[in-house]
Order: sequence, then C-alpha cells, then structure tokens
Amino acid sequence: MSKDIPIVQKVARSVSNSWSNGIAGLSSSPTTSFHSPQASFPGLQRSNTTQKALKPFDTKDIKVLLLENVNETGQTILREQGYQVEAIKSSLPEEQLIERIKDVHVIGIRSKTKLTAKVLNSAKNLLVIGCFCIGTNQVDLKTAASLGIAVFNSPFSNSRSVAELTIAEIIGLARQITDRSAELHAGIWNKVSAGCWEVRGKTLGIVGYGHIGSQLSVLAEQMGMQVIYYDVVPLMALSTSKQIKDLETLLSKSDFVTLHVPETADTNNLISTAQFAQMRSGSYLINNSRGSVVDIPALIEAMRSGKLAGAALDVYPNEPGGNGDYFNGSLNNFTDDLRSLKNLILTPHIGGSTEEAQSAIGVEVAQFLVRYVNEGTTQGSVNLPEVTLRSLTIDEPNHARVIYVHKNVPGVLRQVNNVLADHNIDKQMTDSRGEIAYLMADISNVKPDELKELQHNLTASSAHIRTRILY
Ligand SMILES: NC(=O)C1=CN([C@@H]2O[C@H](COP(=O)(O)OP(=O)(O)OC[C@H]3O[C@@H](n4cnc5c(N)ncnc54)[C@H](O)[C@@H]3O)[C@@H](O)[C@H]2O)C=CC1
Ligand SMILES: O=C(O)CCC(=O)C(=O)O
Repeated sequence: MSKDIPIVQKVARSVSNSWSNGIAGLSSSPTTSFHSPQASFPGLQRSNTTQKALKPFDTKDIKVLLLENVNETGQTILREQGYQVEAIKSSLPEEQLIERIKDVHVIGIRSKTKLTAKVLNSAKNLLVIGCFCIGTNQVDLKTAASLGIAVFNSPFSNSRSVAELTIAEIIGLARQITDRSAELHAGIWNKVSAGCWEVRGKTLGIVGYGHIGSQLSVLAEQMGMQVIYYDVVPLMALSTSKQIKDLETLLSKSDFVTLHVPETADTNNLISTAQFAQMRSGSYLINNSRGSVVDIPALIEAMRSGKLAGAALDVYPNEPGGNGDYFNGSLNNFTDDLRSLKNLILTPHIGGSTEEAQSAIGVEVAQFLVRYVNEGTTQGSVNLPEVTLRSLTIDEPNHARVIYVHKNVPGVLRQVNNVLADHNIDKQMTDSRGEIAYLMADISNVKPDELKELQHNLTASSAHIRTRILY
C-alpha cells in the first residue's frame, strides 16, 4: 500500500499580533510594524484583497505541546507558523501534565490525555485545545469554556477507518480468523467449518447511526448484509437500511451488533447483562466506540455461556498512555479473562489509526488551532459559540480585532460597545452557547497606545472571561 500521504493544503505563515490577558511571555508592547501578508484561509477573504499578517512579537513565543504522537502533517503546519512545538509520543499522567501545561498556549491530544478541571485550572496560559480525534469525552468541555479555552476536534476524518475495521471484524468473527491464525502461529493445523459463516444475508444491527454508523451501513450492504440501526434521534436511512424504534428490538433481530455511540452518561454500560440476554444466541458484539459503553464482566459471562459466538473490542475502560506490555491486571482487572476467551478480537484502540486518517486529522485540527490563535475564529469549536469574521486586510492598517469571551448575562454588549465607542466598529459578531458568549469586533482608527487601555477596560467587566486584541 502506498505510504504517500494525501496532498495537504498548507497553511501559510500568518500570525496576528495578540494582546491577551492570559498569555505570559508574549510581547506587551505592540508596535505598528506590519509585515508582509499572506493568505492562509482563502475561503474567508474578500476577493482582490490580501490578508494582513501581523507580528509585533516573535511567533516562537507561542508554545505548543503535542501529546500522543500527533501526525507529522499537524506538527508541520504548527511549526510553519513559527510556533515553538514540542511533540511527545505518549500521553502524560496527571501530575506531569499539570506541570507541563502551565506555560503552553496550545495543547494537542488524542483520546488518552485527560484534561480534567484540575488540569485546566492550572493551565494559566492555555488558549486552545486540539483533540486530534473524534471523541472529546477526555476533556472537561464545560470547564474549558468557563475559562475561555476553545476546544476543537476532527469530526469525521477517521470515520471511514473505523467503519473498515468493523467490516474486517465482522468477517473475522464469522470465520474465526484470529483463532485459526493464532493456532497456526503456534504450529497447530486446525481446519474446521463448524460455527463459521458467510456474512451475506446476515443482519447487522448498528447502535448509533452517525458518521461512522452510517458509513458502515453502506459498506455492509455492499457485502449483502441487511442493516438495521438504533439511534436516539430519527435519521435518514441510507440505501435499504431501516431505523428500529428501540434497542431491545434491534438486539433481538441482529446477528452482529456494533456500537458507534459517544461516551455519555446515557451510554455508560449501554450493553450489560439485560442487553446480552436480549441478543440472539450465537450472535456477535463489536465495540469500537468507548470502553465505558460495554459492561465487560457481563460480556465475559455472555461469551463463556455461549450466548455470544464472538466479540471484538477496540476500547477499554482504562487504556495506557503509550505502547508497552500494559494489557494485564494493572489497568483493568478483567484482562486475564479476556485474554483466555476464544473468538474474541482484541485491538489496542486502533479504529482511527490509519495513515490516511491520521494525516487528514493532523491537517484539519492544526488548521483550526492556527485560525483560532491567529484570527480568533471559533468555527468548528465543540465548546464555544461558533463565530467568525472575514480577515483584516492590508488595506486596513489601523484596525484591531477585539475578541471577548464573556459570561452570557444581560448588559455585556452595552458595556463592550461603550468601551469601543471612540472607534468605528467595522464589523461585529456575537453568539452564545449556554452560559458562555463570544464576541468578535473589528474596529478602525486604533492607535497602538490605545490598545492597553482597551484591554484594561474590557477586562474590568464582571462578565469578562478572556480578552484578546489582534491588530
Ligand atoms: N475506536 C476508535 O479509534 C474510534 C472511536 N470513535 C468513537 O466512536 C464514536 C462515534 O463516532 P461518530 O460516528 O463519528 O459520532 P457521531 O456523533 O457522528 O454519531 C454518534 C451517534 O450516536 C447517537 N447516539 C448518542 N447517544 C446514543 C444512545 N444512547 N443510543 C443510541 N444512539 C446514540 C447520536 O445520535 C449519533 O447519531 C465517537 O464518539 C468516539 O467515541 C471514533 C473514532 C475512532
Ligand atoms: O486515534 C486516537 O487516538 C483516538 C481515536 C478515537 O477514539 C476518536 O477519534 O475518538
């Protein structure tokens, strides 16, 4: 298979000046020395104008910490901005994370790093979090929003990879491939057909018909499977698949059940003893979603009793921060039981681990991070309101961009506009999400020595969470 990574849309170096109450280490003396602009996000620009790229401080003052082996594509985009990027292959335990996160402005993680309230409260300079994956359950999104820290993810760049892994597992379980392979690796020739099946004509029950579930349904139908799905919201059925009104009915009709739901309070132990009882005898369960979704002791019991003919697990309640011989009792006390079971495919959370997915995720999330740091754009954020303004251009030399994250309470806009009253507000956009609101305003005729006062006055409001001024 080709190792070539897909052509990556490079983000040109384009860093705005930033005057932020939360950033230590950045220059506090903005100048008017505007630099040659480059277009980094063409879609957001007006035609025939060139985006302004401003650098009153050295871009290497932006510190980025990337954990969990974030793909080279993402690292390159961030380095090309001039940011100081440190990339580590594993995740970090909480105490080390608290130490390391203190002075970074940007952190990039995948599914293992837990950004809890305790960790976030120690991240005094943190502007933005990039989850280089789909799931964001590892981040305390509410606390992040309350601190004015934006969170981005990659909503579907690895969906196809997870769907393809699931297809491989459906056939692998039906034919007991991993058992036969393990036997032959041990020198045992065991040619059997009992309990091995074609998948054609069998019923696949998909729980969670989002990006992954619906993609999987198309692939499964192409192999001649009948697809039914259960989701908490009504969703358009692709091809000939059918939505089922409740989980119990889906479980009782499916030969293969596969889970593609997020980790939430409602999906915790979604499949437990009662649900295994509702499944068909000799059916199969696949969990490529999150470890909390399946009650593993109940699964072990269902496998031992013969109720299940096989299962595949890619995710576990506790997963190690890096690679190594961790699949023992130290993290999860049921690992020995799992390892002893036949026709149980165990994979180390590799659903999204393909070259294609990782390089695409690297680009997508790094671009979100750059846009947020340089321009304040929250489009794509999973925890802040989505706000964007078209770029400032070199035709607007004395403009500044005010970014104001604040509590969503009455009277704030009046206060902000009073502070900005001496300037023309060229464009302004504000939106709220729950208790948090996000305002962006481009103002003209701003002299460099007025920036400090603007910053001070905006920060004075009791509703203030975070103010940045880009100019
Ligand atoms: N193993 C791996 O490497 C990977 C695992 N994942 C996991 O897969 C999950 C699903 O990913 P996507 O399909 O992209 O998410 P998605 O958000 O597109 O779809 C999830 C679907 O689940 C439904 N849902 C939520 N709660 C439900 C419940 N209680 N019962 C039934 N349906 C429910 C939602 O309505 C939605 O349609 C992610 O949240 C992530 O945890 C994602 C990528 C890679
Ligand atoms: O590849 C990873 O680290 C995480 C994949 C995953 O679970 C996700 O995208 O939610």
